[in-house]
Amino acid sequence: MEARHNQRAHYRDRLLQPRSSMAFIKVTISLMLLYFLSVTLCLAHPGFNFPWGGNGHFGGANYGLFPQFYQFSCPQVDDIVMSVLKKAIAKEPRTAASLLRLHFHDCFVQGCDASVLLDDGATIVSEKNSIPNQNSLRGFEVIDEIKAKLEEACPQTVSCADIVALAARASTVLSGGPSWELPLGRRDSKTASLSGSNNNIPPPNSTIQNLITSFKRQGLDEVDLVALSGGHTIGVARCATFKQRLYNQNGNNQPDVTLERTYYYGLKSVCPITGGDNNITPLDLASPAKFDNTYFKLILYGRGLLTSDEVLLTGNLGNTVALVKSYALNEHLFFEQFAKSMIKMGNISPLTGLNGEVRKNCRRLN
Ligand code: HEM
Ligand SMILES: [Ca+2]
Ligand SMILES: [Ca+2]
Repeated sequence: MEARHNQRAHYRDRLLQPRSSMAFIKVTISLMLLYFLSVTLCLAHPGFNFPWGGNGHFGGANYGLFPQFYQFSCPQVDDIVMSVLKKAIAKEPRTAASLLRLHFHDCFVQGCDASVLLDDGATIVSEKNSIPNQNSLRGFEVIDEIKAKLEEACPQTVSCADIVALAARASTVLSGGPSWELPLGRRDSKTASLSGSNNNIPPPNSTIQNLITSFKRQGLDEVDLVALSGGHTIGVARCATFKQRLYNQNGNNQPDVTLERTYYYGLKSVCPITGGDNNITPLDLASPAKFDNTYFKLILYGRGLLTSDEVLLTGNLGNTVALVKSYALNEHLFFEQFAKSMIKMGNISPLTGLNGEVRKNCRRLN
């Protein structure tokens, strides 16, 4: 900027001297070009939405998202997210798990666009009523609280989709897991997809083939599948989501033979054959509130809770077995890959530029 001002002063001095009209035109055109250049550069500061819209070219593989997006427009964004979550998670540790899962359920339906947060409305059929989400997905009130604080600090600036991504990272960190540089700049959808939610989020009794196919549809590979399944190192599941493993895994009224025996008896005491469908038990029995690699160690012992956890080891397809073993042995490797795969999942079809909007209230359209 300094150099540009000096240059401008130089041109101004020259303009004051008598010149031929040709030279005058040349100088005028140069000045116009300079002016255009400085305006363009200023507009291109992070935090502004580029008026030329679409999936920008910044960051290449990041589809137009970049970590410094709010550097000037809302520098406190991460502090606000962290301070709300610190309190919420101290009060109820499960909140971290619920928010991590919320990001997954958002990104797998129309991309990471906060579609999952929309309530039923005139043009909206909420994803909250889908089979995977109903009576299951949580954390909406905490997102509302973060959004309210952000609207006070930086009105209509931080999208709900970015809040969900930031909350997922903060939840991981506050539970003892890895951190990562998070690309930002997602905008919020004006639509939701109940059918997308029912079809794209794999059910807990999925085969390994189902899991691989469903992740592949989102541009995620087997490495991402295994690493991201490690999200089950925190949080809980309802009996309804794994009960068939206890009483009728293959339609022959027999339990799943891959379940380790004492674990199996323990689960039966939580989940009786009739009723108790909403009773809950940890996905990682050893450390349900700590983000670590015990999830993978437990799978090796036949103590993975969901069929979808178990088949990463016993499904016998691709290299998921080797990955489970390596993450069980090496927590550092798991943390590193989890961070990479979270960035990849967070980049699923974001709305950028002039697409979508920045909602004022995450539950409804502006
Ligand atoms: C691989 C396919 C996946 C399947 C089949 C699956 C399935 C499930 C199910 C059935 C539950 C329990 C829901 C309930 O009881 O109502 C659950 C909970 C959870 N899932 Fe997954 N999940 C998968 C992948 C992921 C991914 C990729 C993440 C995040 C990176 C994740 C994070 C979580 C967390 C943290 C919880 C606990 C939530 C809480 O306690 O509120 N899951 N998952
Ligand atoms: Ca979505
Ligand atoms: Ca754990």
